[in-house]
Amino acid sequence: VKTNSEHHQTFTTRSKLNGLVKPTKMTHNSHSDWISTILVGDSGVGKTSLLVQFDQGKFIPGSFSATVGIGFTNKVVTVDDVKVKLQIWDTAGQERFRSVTHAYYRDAHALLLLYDITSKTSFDNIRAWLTEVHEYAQSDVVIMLLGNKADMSSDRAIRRDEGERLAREYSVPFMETSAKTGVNVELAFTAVAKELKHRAVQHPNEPKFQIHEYIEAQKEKSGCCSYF
Ligand SMILES: Nc1nc2c(ncn2[C@@H]2O[C@H](COP(=O)(O)OP(=O)(O)OP(=O)(O)O)[C@@H](O)[C@H]2O)c(=O)[nH]1
Repeated sequence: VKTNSEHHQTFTTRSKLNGLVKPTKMTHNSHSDWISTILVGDSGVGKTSLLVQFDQGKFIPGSFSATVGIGFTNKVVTVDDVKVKLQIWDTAGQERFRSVTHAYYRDAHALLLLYDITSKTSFDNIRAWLTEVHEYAQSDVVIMLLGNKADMSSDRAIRRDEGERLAREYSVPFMETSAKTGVNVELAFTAVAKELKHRAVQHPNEPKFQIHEYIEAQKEKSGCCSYF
């Protein structure tokens, strides 16, 4: 799996990314061949930071400015020699933007649901997010649970096994990520891209792609989790 950063195009329209806070109005083109992936979760869990880390390989520390409305970044990920075109939507976590973001759930192929491992509230709210997702998204949407800010181990409020247990309860894959160090960020997006690619081009003789197994194998390979 490799991401194609030479050829990826970025159409980030996010006012947040250049320090301005103003609403952005996007046209959602559901007829394109871009695969729609949405980042959701409470305000401040790190959705924008995760996307910036995946897209640009960097973390912008400093003061937190909440996302207003919704914006997207296009990114081409190459999995098994096939280009998967991910259109990644970054939503505002704040309650007042909820009606804007609901409209985008319907066309989502994948959904990354984030909490912050230092915030019990953000973790407790995952159940409410999942209720919303089940209400507004397609029933076959690929869902992944991410415990972000894994680098902040001294402030940890949620143990890794609590995240794992919640994910098991909802039968969704899980990993801890850090938008700051980059740990597991690429893995999260490439696992989703792989799952979507296998769904789109399933050869009859090919064994079914198992996203859970793939993630566990990759985590072990990278030795990612020993220092969380
Ligand atoms: N240490 C650490 N800080 C992080 C991480 N991810 C995000 N942050 C910080 O947490 C704050 C909130 O991050 P954002 O990416 O803006 O959060 P968001 O989920 O997009 O918030 P909304 O736009 O309001 O929904 C910022 O100050 C980030 O620098 C991480 O993995 N580790």
